[in-house]
Order: sequence, then structure tokens, then C-alpha cells
Amino acid sequence: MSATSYDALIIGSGQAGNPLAYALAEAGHRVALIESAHLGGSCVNYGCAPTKIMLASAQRAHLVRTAGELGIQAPEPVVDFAAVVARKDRLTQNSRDGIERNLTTAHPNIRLVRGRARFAAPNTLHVDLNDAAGQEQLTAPLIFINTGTHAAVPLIAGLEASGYLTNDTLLLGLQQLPEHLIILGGSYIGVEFGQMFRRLGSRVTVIETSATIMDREDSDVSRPMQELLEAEGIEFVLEAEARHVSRNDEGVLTLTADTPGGERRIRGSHLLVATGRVPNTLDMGLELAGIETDEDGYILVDDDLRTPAKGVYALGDVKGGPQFTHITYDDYRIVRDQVLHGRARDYHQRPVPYVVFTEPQLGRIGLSKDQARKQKVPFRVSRLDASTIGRAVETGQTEGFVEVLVGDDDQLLGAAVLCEQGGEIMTMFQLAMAGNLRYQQLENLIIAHPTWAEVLNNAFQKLERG
Ligand SMILES: Cc1cc2nc3c(=O)[nH]c(=O)nc-3n(C[C@H](O)[C@H](O)[C@H](O)COP(=O)(O)OP(=O)(O)OC[C@H]3O[C@@H](n4cnc5c(N)ncnc54)[C@H](O)[C@@H]3O)c2cc1C
Ligand SMILES: NC(=O)c1ccc[n+]([C@@H]2O[C@H](COP(=O)([O-])OP(=O)(O)OC[C@H]3O[C@@H](n4cnc5c(N)ncnc54)[C@H](O)[C@@H]3O)[C@@H](O)[C@H]2O)c1
Repeated sequence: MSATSYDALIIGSGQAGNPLAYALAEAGHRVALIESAHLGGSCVNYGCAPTKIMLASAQRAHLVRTAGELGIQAPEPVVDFAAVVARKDRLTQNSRDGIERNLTTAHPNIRLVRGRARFAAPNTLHVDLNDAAGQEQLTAPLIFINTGTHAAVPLIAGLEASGYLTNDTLLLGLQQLPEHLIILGGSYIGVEFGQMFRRLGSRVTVIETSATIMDREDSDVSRPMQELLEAEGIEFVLEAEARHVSRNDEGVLTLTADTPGGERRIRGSHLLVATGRVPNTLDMGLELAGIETDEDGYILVDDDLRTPAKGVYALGDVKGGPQFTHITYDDYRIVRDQVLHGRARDYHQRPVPYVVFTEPQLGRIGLSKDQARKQKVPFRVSRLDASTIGRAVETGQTEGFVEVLVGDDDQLLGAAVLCEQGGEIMTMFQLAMAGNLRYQQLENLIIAHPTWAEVLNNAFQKLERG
């Protein structure tokens, strides 16, 4: 089969692939972008956006349910789950359509190829076109791999036969609210989906192997998050080893797990597996191009996101490391600047902010206390209870805390903000870090009253050696 030549090939229409296609096309390169599924990748179709759209419905229901606390009497809200899902589907489709317009009509230098790509040789891809439309070979001196990840599914006896959901597939397409959702995995996906379904009206039980939920966080950050979620009626079973899953003739699912308190059998209607991610690198013929992976299948790259294969880069989740949309997007910037402008930037040096979109949110930037101790970075820490923030008292959102870490040079090392507007407050701390501000400059900043931002004045009040 003869191969069609391009200047650049991009595998995956994710958070790096789409903007990179456009930037390269703008610079005069002829680009083919190959996508096997929906345009937009996981963020648009089953990750960030659809979950936040449905979380917004869940949060609205909670607002109505708790309106009495502010003197507004409202009847128990009726959740029209099908309408919640329809709203998510509509907004998701709008995003896909927008991406399709950008890729197909906005630039004549971009060709969108619907199919699954794998390497046939160095700098050459074989594509099985979707809908049995045949095959193609494409070749280019530059190839960018942005193929992302899919849900990891642990080997548990009876799991396949009993049926389960992952965020990638069925969960966001459910038409009926689960009566009792069991979630395997108590990290970011587990807590966001847990609160979403609890507030929409499901019973929720989260099963986690670690001793704490979100175990990358300091335990005095994850514990308050757990307590907040427990107060809403979510049950957590920690240090649990799931052993067996079965489903009886009435459709009731039973998950059997070993726990420190002995064997537990948890019965539910649905099981969501949220136990991490696996890179989409299998069956991609990477070895034919000299591209290497680590033991988990993530593509190995150098500081410039280059693989050992000449002209081949890997961007986003598929290269391992923190898995966030804004990190994949920054990979795009790094590669764009290098390929088009000859400017290099080592991605190891960048900040990694993130937000867990529960209510209240957890916003995180920089070092945690555990990380600072492990890296032997001297620090002082101050934690301010959210109930002492004027704005929190006024709005009745007093749960959580704001915690800041300060180095010996008086500059911020990190922040953990578990409170209303946690993501936005964290981003203000990030900005201060980017500007190398000393904490005293934040303490003395004139900030409009009464805003959540005023916490910048007060967060450092209790600095103690950590
Ligand atoms: C439930 C959930 C919630 C999340 N929430 C957030 C959040 O709130 N904020 C945040 O920052 N991050 C969030 N994330 C993480 C975020 O979605 C990912 O980090 C990000 O989308 C990764 O983008 P990517 O471009 O690397 O990969 P992807 O978006 O996964 O794109 C990869 C694309 O490649 C395609 N592909 C794969 N193999 C091939 C092949 N062989 N040929 C052709 N095409 C192929 C796939 O179909 C896919 O479209 C969430 C993730 C999940 C699962
Ligand atoms: N708001 C956000 O930015 C956001 C939200 C959701 C997901 N994400 C991204 O998606 C990625 C995947 O999230 P995730 O929560 O699936 O994965 P994760 O890797 O963060 O956590 C997986 C959890 O499952 C547990 N686990 C593993 N095997 C288990 C088993 N057999 N039984 C019970 N528990 C088990 C682990 O101990 C861990 O706590 C994250 O790395 C994150 O970057 C981001």
C-alpha cells in the first residue's frame, strides 16, 4: 500500500492534538489528525466537562435541599435524571461540533481522518478507517502521539460476569438513577462521582484499598474531605481488598471485600470501577518505530517530550505523570514552541495546579506537607478554618480550611484549599508563587471587602514550623 505524505501526523484528538493541528496548519504545515472515537478525547466526552455538567445539577439539587438553612423553605427537589443526562449530552455534542468545525472547515491544511492508527514503520502510520471504510498508510517526518488513557479494571473474580460501569463507557449514559452505587476506588473520580450521585439521590458506598481516600494528599486534607462526604451520607470502606463480585437473578450486585474488621458484603444496584487509568499504547506498533514505554505502558519521553524515534513526540496522559487537561494543553505549548519557534522548555519545572470539583472544592498547588518533608524542604505552615472567613459566614459556606506552606525565604511553597471557591482561591496563591511574592505582600494587599479573596490577608496568621 502506498503511503500519503504529510508534514505532520497527529494521533488523537485530545487536549493537545486539536490545538497542535491548528498551530501547525497555521504555520503552513499539511497535517493529518487521526481520531478513532469522538472528537475532543476524554475531557470533552467523558471526563472533565460531562462530570462537571452533571455535578452542577447535583449541586443545584443540594442547594434547594438546604435552602431552609438560609430561611428559604422549599419542597424536596425532584431529580429528573433523564433531563440531567440530556443536558450533559446536549452540551457535550455542542463541544464536539465546535471541534469538528475547527478541524474540518477552519483550515484547509488540516485533514481529519476517522480511524485507528498504529505504527507500520518509523514515520509511517497504518490507519484502519472507521465504519469498515478500508485502510490507509500515512507518512510524515513529524508524528505526535496524543492517545490518552482508558479506565483500569482490576482482576476480581466475578467482575466481568456481574457487569460494571466505568466513566469512559456506560456511566454517563445511564438513563435511570442508580438506587445504590458502589464505587471501587476512592480517589478524584471516586469522590466527584460519589458526591454527584449522592446529591442526585442514590445511596453511595466507596470501597478503597488505601487507609485514606485521595491518598496522594496529606492525611489531614483527605480526612476532612471524607468527613464532609460522610456527613452527606456517603459510606467509605477503607483498607478494603475486593475479592468477589456477583449479581443475583433480581439484579442485586454483591461485592465481597476483606477489611480490617473482617469480610464485608456490600449490596448495591450498580458498580463503578474508578481504580485509575491505563495508557492507550497497546497494539500501536510502537516497537516498529523504536518508541519505548515504561512497565505500565506509558511512553518514555525526554525533557522536550521527544521519544527516541526521530521526529516523534508524545503529549498528555499517554506519557505518564499528572493527568489533567491543563497539563496536556501545556504539553501542546511546549511542543508547539519547540517545533515552530525553536524554543525549549523543560516540562519538569512547571507548576501542577488541580481542583477536585466536590463541594466544597479542593484546590491544590505546589508542595504538600508530606512532599516537603520527603524532599527535606524546610517549611512553615498555617491553616485557617473556613468558618473564620467573613464571606463564608455571610453565605453560610463555613466548611473546610485554607492551608499555606511558606519557605525560609518567606515565599509560598504550596497551598491546599478545601472550601467554597477552593479552586479560585488556590489559583490566587499560584499567581503569587509565579510572581515570587513574599507572604507579607499578600498579608498587606488591599483586598475588596467582603470577598473570598480576603483570605489572602489572613491565611498566614498561624505560621508554625512544619
Ligand atoms: C472522569 C474524569 C474526570 C476528569 N476531570 C478532570 C478535571 O476536572 N480537570 C482536569 O484537568 N482533568 C480531568 N480529568 C483528566 C483529563 O480528562 C485528562 O487528563 C485529559 O483529558 C487527557 O487528555 P489527552 O489529550 O492526554 O488524552 P485524551 O483526551 O484521552 O485523548 C486521547 C484521544 O486519542 C484517541 N485515540 C487513542 N488511541 C488512538 C489510536 N490508536 N488512533 C486514533 N485515535 C486514538 C482517543 O479516542 C482520544 O480521543 C478527568 C478524567 C476523568 C476520566
Ligand atoms: N478534578 C480533576 O482534576 C480530576 C477528576 C477526576 C479524575 N482526574 C484525573 O483522572 C485520573 C484518574 O482518576 P482515578 O480516581 O480513577 O484514579 P487514581 O489513580 O487517582 O486513583 C485510583 C484509586 O483507586 C484505588 N484502587 C486501585 N485499585 C483498587 C481496588 N482494586 N479496589 C479499591 N480501590 C482501588 C487506589 O488506591 C486509588 O485511590 C487522576 O489521575 C486524575 O488526574 C482529575
